[in-house]
Amino acid sequence: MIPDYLAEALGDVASDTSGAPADYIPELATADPDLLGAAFATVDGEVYGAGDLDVELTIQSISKPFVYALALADRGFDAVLAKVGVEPSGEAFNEISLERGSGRPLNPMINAGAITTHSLAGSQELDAGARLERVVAGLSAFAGRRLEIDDGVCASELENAHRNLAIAHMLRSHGILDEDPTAAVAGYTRQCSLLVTVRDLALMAATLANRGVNPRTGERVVPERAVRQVLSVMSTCGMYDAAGDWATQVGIPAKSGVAGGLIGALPGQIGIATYSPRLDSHGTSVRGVSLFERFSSDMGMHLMEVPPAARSAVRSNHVVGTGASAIRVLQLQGEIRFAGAERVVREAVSTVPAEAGMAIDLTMVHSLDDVARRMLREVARRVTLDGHEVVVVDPESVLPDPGEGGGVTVVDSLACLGQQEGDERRQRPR
Ligand SMILES: NC(=O)CC[C@H](N)C(=O)O
Repeated sequence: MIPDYLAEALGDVASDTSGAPADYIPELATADPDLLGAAFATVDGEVYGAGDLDVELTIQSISKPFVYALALADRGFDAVLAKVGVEPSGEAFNEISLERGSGRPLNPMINAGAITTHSLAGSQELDAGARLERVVAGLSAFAGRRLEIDDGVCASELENAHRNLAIAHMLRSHGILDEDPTAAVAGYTRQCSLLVTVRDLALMAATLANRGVNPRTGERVVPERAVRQVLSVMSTCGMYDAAGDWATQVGIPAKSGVAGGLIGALPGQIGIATYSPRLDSHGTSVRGVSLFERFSSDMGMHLMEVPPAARSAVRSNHVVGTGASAIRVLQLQGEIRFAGAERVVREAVSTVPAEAGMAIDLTMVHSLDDVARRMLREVARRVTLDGHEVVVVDPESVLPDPGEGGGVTVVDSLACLGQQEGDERRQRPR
């Protein structure tokens, strides 16, 4: 079903031959311009694809968000932010521009920032060779297989790297780089020359969507906090001077590369990758952009368009039993975050139960985030303070220690409540 959909989408864009492969890196101009592929990788590691899935292309700028993640993981946020900002530049990827005063590159997605983040990968003592190995090993962990450098593309770019060298020399003059600019550009160019397939790219994106854990290998590649930073920067700066258009039309954090690759990471859902070498004036794959626009609208993937989280949190609010043994049961469901928990607070606290007891049934809740946990504990505390008995039905322990030490009973199932009078509720030590 999904591969059929992907094949159909590829068929629809195949006739668009506008744009041209990058030629400022001569070797890239030799790519077959008709290559076309697309893949989805889910956060549990399933990969669906169609078209040219296993053709290798150089990763180019798609390496930037991943190396930024490695630098954050290896050096910490302060050290990285001191040298590279997070503001969209609204300029081309290879613009020779640095922040006025500090000399910091505006963000890690433009070349100035990416040359700098390359220099920040690994620990500070590493020499250029060991640092490159850290980058190759790190990107390989994102992909779930060992990636190799395309020496031909790398040499071809290095012979023509005047612009990146100019950028690196400027970085050196501002003290942002504290090494030989030529070595930094050489390392960065090798990083850009790593060979990947559309399948690899989808899995790399899925690792970001999966909070930094590769869904296939199970390896935690970078900490969650780094992933949040990377996805934020991708969504504001990933598409350079087309970032605004992309954010409104597609709404998926993304990154393009001049070899024709394009990735998007939809947090918690999937990684998407496409490949088609003809580029538009921003250096982004023409058919890749069309495919992402289509995926986003066909599958409701725009991040600013999400279903209401609160409405479904309370599945039912009803009374079981009669008279003195009547209990109000709040049956909750799904994944509860702030807005859902707020709905629960309103149902539980503002409609103070007339019944002596209240049960909060979490049987159908599969996750509570931190704030939702705190809010539910507060609900239990207040209802207890109001003189009601509170029972939490929580077979999967989604809400550890709901009474924070006292006053709340935890049971495994609602059926246990029936035996309340006999006082045989199963209490589990928590
Ligand atoms: N946008 C890109 O993919 C650019 C990467 C390329 N290696 C460069 O530095 O020019």
